[in-house]
Amino acid sequence: MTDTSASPVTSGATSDTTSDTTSDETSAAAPPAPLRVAVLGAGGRMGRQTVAALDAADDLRVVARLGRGDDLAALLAAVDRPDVVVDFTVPDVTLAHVLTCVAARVHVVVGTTGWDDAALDRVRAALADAPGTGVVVAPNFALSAVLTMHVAALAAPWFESVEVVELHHPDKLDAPSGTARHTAAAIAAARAAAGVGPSPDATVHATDGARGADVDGVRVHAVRLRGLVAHEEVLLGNPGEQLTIRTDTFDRSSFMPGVLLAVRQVGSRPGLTVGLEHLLGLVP
Ligand SMILES: NC(=O)c1ccc[n+]([C@@H]2O[C@H](COP(=O)([O-])OP(=O)(O)OC[C@H]3O[C@@H](n4cnc5c(N)ncnc54)[C@H](O)[C@@H]3O)[C@@H](O)[C@H]2O)c1
Ligand SMILES: O=C(O)C1=N[C@H](C(=O)O)CCC1
Repeated sequence: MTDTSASPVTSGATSDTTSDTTSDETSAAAPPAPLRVAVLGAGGRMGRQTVAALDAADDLRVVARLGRGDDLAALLAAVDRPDVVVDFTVPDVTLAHVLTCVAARVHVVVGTTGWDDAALDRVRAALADAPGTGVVVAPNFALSAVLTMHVAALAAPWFESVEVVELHHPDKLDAPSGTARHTAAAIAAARAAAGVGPSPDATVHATDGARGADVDGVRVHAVRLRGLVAHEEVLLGNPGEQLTIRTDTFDRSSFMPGVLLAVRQVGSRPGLTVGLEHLLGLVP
């Protein structure tokens, strides 16, 4: 895995290199037991990468790798059940996985996309009966993507027009991407808070889909192209000027520091957290 030791994303690691204990005290103290982690969708593109990243971390241990047809409820009922479940599966099943984990009071980190407000509300309702349990749903774990969304929300009230273009590999099941939905929602919230109206658009004749999807009043365009991994552009326009904010994931290793950060933090974040920006301290 890429060495990310200088990255703020990894600063939540449980090892404390700034401790002032003496070397004798350090050698006498037993290291904390590794967090026990189960990965759902372990055979998929993200699941394989996640298992490898967890295996490479001293403070985390993969205790189960589950795929389609494996019994999650049975795993969570076992005495040696995991502390944290990570879900990188498919949009149709991820809500059921999270509800199963919450019912068993096991923390969950979700990277699977396709979430809507109704599904998130069901998780919140389940969590009300499971105090102390944490669920982190992050549409994108890559630092460049999280910062793209954050900067887009900062910039959005200052421009007349804003549209989002997301570009992904053609094996992706959902469109628009979870990242694009989250970006559009953040842009819409920032513009509404600033009293900025919709982007101007005189279109009265359009072929279906030509103007993209309407996500919270923001136009979102989805490209699927062999060779791509995950990319997004936010285009912001004013008379005579344009700001383009772009994130490119060339390799799925880019998601791993964020995944490990969420695995380490989810147990100390009871309730539902949507977006890695909260774990990075970018927003409260
Ligand atoms: N949050 C992020 O940063 C991020 C990054 C990349 C991908 N994703 C999302 O993660 C998800 C997975 O992406 P991928 O590229 O790894 O897909 P993939 O198709 O390679 O992997 C999905 C895996 O889930 C398994 N699966 C399907 N149904 C299952 C079930 N009921 N129980 C257990 N496993 C099951 C499949 O067999 C497969 O191995 C997608 O929703 C994608 O959008 C999120
Ligand atoms: O490869 C995918 O699928 C990705 N999905 C996420 C999304 O929908 O935003 C994140 C980027 C990769």
